[in-house]
Amino acid sequence: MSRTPLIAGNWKMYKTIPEALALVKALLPHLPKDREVAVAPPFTALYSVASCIKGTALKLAAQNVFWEREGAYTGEISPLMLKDVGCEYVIIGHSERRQYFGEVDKTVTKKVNSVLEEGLKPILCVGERLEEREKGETFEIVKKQLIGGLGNIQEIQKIVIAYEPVWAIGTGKTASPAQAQEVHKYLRHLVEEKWGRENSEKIRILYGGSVKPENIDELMQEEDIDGALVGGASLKAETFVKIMNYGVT
Ligand SMILES: O=C(CO)COP(=O)(O)O
Repeated sequence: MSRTPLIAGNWKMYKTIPEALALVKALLPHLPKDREVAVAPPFTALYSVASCIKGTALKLAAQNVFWEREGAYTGEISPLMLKDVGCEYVIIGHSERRQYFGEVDKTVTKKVNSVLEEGLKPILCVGERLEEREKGETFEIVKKQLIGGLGNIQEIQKIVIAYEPVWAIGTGKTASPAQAQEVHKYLRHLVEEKWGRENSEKIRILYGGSVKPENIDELMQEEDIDGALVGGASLKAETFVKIMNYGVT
């Protein structure tokens, strides 16, 4: 079963508009052909980046969303607005949102559903904290986040899963390819149990957590790793170009 790899850059709370434009312009000449590449700029740069990448293969993602379509929700951004600005993907349930902004599986489900209703594709993040891994709870935690976050959705084929062990985010500590593969395989098995074999073979599971040009090749060799969600190394064209062209450059 071949799954088109997806390499996505999560810029987090970095980049002014001129900086965002400079970065995407530097990426565009180097886009690989046989894989998908997406960037998730901050909300303030979405429109400018969307205009700049129009007609190219580079995809646009958002880093968060609210679940209502419109209404009196001061400070929030809806799936309708993300679609309007040109997003295809939306990152949901990132560990930083869980840690600092009270994101829980219940709100993740609402976001996943409303994003699907708008025709956008959720990138659902799951991952255990260090103390949870040390207590041997990794599988239990990711199961709770995956099944709890997806609820009873029908459109499983539109979902991308990102396994991001919290202890590997921004720390320079990457999960070893074997550690990541073990969890990815388990996540695929959970999808098979609930949504069937065919869906489990098609669903893409990205790895995130200190992905760099130096470790992307070995991570991508694992059977159940279908791409990467890249933080720090997606902020510089030089490193992100190398990552998206893994195995080539
Ligand atoms: O959180 C991440 C991507 O969503 C990973 O961040 P780093 O690549 O900086 O560890």
